[in-house]
Amino acid sequence: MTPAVTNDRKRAGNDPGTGHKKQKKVVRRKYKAKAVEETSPLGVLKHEIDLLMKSDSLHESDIANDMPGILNEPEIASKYHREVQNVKIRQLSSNGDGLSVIQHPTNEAGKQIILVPFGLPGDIVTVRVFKTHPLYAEADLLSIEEPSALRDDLLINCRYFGKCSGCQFQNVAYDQQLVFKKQTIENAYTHFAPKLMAANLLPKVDSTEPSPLQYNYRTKLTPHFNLPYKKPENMPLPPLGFGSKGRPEWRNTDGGSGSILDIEECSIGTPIVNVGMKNERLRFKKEFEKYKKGATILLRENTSINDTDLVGSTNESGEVSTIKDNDSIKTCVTNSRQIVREVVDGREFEFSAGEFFQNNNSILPAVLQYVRSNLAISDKQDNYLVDAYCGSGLFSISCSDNVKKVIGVEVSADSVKFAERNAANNNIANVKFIVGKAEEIFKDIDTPALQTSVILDPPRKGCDDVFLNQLSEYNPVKIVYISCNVHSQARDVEWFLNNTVNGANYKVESIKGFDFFPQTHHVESVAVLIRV
Ligand SMILES: C[S@@+](CC[C@H](N)C(=O)[O-])C[C@H]1O[C@@H](n2cnc3c(N)ncnc32)[C@H](O)[C@@H]1O
Repeated sequence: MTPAVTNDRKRAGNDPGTGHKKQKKVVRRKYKAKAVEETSPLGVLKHEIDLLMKSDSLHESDIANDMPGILNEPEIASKYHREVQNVKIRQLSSNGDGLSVIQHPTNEAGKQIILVPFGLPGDIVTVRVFKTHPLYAEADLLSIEEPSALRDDLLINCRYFGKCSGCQFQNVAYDQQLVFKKQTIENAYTHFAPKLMAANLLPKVDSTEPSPLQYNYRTKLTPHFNLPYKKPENMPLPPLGFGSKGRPEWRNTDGGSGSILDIEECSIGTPIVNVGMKNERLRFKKEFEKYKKGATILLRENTSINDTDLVGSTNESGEVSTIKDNDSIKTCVTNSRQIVREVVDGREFEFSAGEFFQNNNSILPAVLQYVRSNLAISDKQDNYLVDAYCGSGLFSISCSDNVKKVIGVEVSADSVKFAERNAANNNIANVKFIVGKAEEIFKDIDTPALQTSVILDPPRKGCDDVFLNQLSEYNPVKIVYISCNVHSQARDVEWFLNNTVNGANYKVESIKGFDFFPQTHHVESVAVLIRV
């Protein structure tokens, strides 16, 4: 008779039939690849890897990494996650990281593609590979054996550079940073507008417009901190600052080594935003006990004309911190619903601190001048302007001179409320704002297409096909497409010209970068399309 199985036996993991100890089943971990959006940094990296493979006559099987082995077999993981010397940085990724091709750790005939943040083309470096993905690996920069001609570490302005994920190029001369950004735009059009490129339908990319301020320009910063799920009692103060970039050793500086660096000053933030950072760090220290979970602190520059009712971050004595700047007073707002004010090109703009507004005030006059000069505005006829994705009305209002009517559309009702108020405050009567999706804008627009220019300034993901089809059916005389993600811009331009009903009637007249974010890899690109 089979003995009855007791619960105790079950708990001990014995086989209920035989009573013998059961073999514990080893579950192999599987690598799960995440879906990647084509024009996101990882999607762009995939293109960059493809190009490297092509140039070195490599196939995927030559560079593939053994993901199941790394996840399940420590001896394989240790072969991958190793120190490598004499690594020559070949080029930059569009994210500003160095890219290199090294010997594969387990496949003698193979190669491995690695990303080395803070490596510059031409550097010979020692790295530690610490994280592996199917077709590339990430490595920390340990030391620079032979510096690239592009490297000048004496230019570094911030003690956290090399550890913080915010800046990539502080050790590169500013003119060269502008060249890198032009190359990013060229590469983006090569990757995402290949048909236009092959058919020679793209103009040469113009030189990148420099930012008048190369440091202390960022009017918004968002330092943050993490807390564990269950905050322990008497927990020491966690770091408050920005995300770190690996665990590099080439920069022998402080700031910690966790996923967030403790940062008390940011060299690209404006002076008042840095005063706000100092105040808010003190407040954080005092009020830390009240926090139950991690949070992000908003620091947004505000410009006031007089010193009554000043709002913003306060110092230890409870007074609002201010900095006098010509005829105005700067404060640093921390409440996302607080109204802030910026002056651009002599016009005043108000918006909620938490809503979108461009982050580098110093370059905006040059951008606006360029956009205005590329709209089809002639004295001989009535001109119209459509500003899709108009936010709080920066382009609509700044480009409204000599235009009969401007129509702005924006999905955020809060931003539209401010756009209307900004038009009124600047005595501009020829603009109308609509709350809605840009995708539906053209059903409400009755201006003559041949006299209408369209400004597009979408979020990073770019425009969708519905919008581009309607834009093409509307058939405006000029389109000025401003983008903080040149990859989605290039994709949209190619799709618009090749796939929409009137796309073939358009020519790309110019493409130019604007350096909204010096010291970082980011570039704003403006493409001008004209109906021919
Ligand atoms: C890059 S911002 C540009 C804002 C404005 N042009 C400026 O310079 O201040 C993009 C704007 O598009 C808005 N937006 C996002 N998706 C939208 C959509 N489908 N239709 C209309 N606006 C949209 C966002 O709310 C944001 O204000």
